[in-house]
Amino acid sequence: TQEAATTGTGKGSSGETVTLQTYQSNGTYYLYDTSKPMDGIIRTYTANQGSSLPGNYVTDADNNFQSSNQAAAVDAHYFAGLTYDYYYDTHGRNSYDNNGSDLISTVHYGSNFNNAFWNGSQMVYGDGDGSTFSPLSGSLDVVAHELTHAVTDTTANLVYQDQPGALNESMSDVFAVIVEAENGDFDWQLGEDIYTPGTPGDALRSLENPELYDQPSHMDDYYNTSADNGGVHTNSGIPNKAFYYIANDIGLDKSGDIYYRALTSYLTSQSDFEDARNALLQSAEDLYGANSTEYQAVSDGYAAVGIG
Ligand SMILES: O=C(NO)[C@]12CC[C@H](CC1)C2
Ligand SMILES: [Ca+2]
Ligand SMILES: [Zn+2]
Repeated sequence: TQEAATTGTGKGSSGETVTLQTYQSNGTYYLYDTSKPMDGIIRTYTANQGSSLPGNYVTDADNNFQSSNQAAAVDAHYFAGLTYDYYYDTHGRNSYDNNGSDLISTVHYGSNFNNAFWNGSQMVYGDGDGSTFSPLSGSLDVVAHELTHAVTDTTANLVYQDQPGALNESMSDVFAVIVEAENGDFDWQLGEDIYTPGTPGDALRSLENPELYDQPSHMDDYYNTSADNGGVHTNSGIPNKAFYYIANDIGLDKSGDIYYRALTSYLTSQSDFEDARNALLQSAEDLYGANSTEYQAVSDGYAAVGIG
């Protein structure tokens, strides 16, 4: 059979045309990227509104993925590549497990499904119902959020419950902000590109002002609940706000290095917010010294949210 790695184009949900790393086999083009240094590949599928995974490869006849029903797949494929690049170029991490495993994404999962998730092996994106969400792969911060769950699961493996769970969520929001900023799209919001398409300017969460979307930003307002695994998507506002203070103090790059070191070298499955403060302080000391402004920024940021 005749086959080769190819470079194509595609139109994502934003309407912009992007360059895609594709693969051609017997005259059909696949969303199958073999261009990364990892021995794995980036491959994107569609569940065709079903729920079996990974589903079918997304293909095209002329290597120009321009049709509207391909937009969600174009976004998932392209944004997965950007997120891979961030972890490899910035931290030398080869895929989510630092072992070059494939990045597998499936779009068009379920019917009007208002969610996205990492299922332990791959990323899965719903189409949204068109009111609460548009197709959920349409936002780089959401793709980076999901892939960071995979990084967390293969490192600290923070239990998805109560404070460790809120920390798990916060780590995904932290790197979502950083990956967007690295790609020239900096903001403190999560999901602004896919949340409530009919309401411009809002988002799912704000790290600058968690209260905007009913999240606390201080330990005094920690939300005790049994819902949502102990409020992991609510209480993440507290470590998120601490990151906002720290990054405003020392910048996103240094913050990203401190957070990556804490996530991969010090945090463990039961780490709580106090443990996160200590892990981040230790990481800042390792990288910049105990008397550094970076160390002080971590201490101040956590103190400002009532921790430490
Ligand atoms: O925070 C999340 N998952 O833990 C979300 C929920 C809606 C967006 C896609 C996945 C963000
Ligand atoms: Ca954002
Ligand atoms: Zn999450």
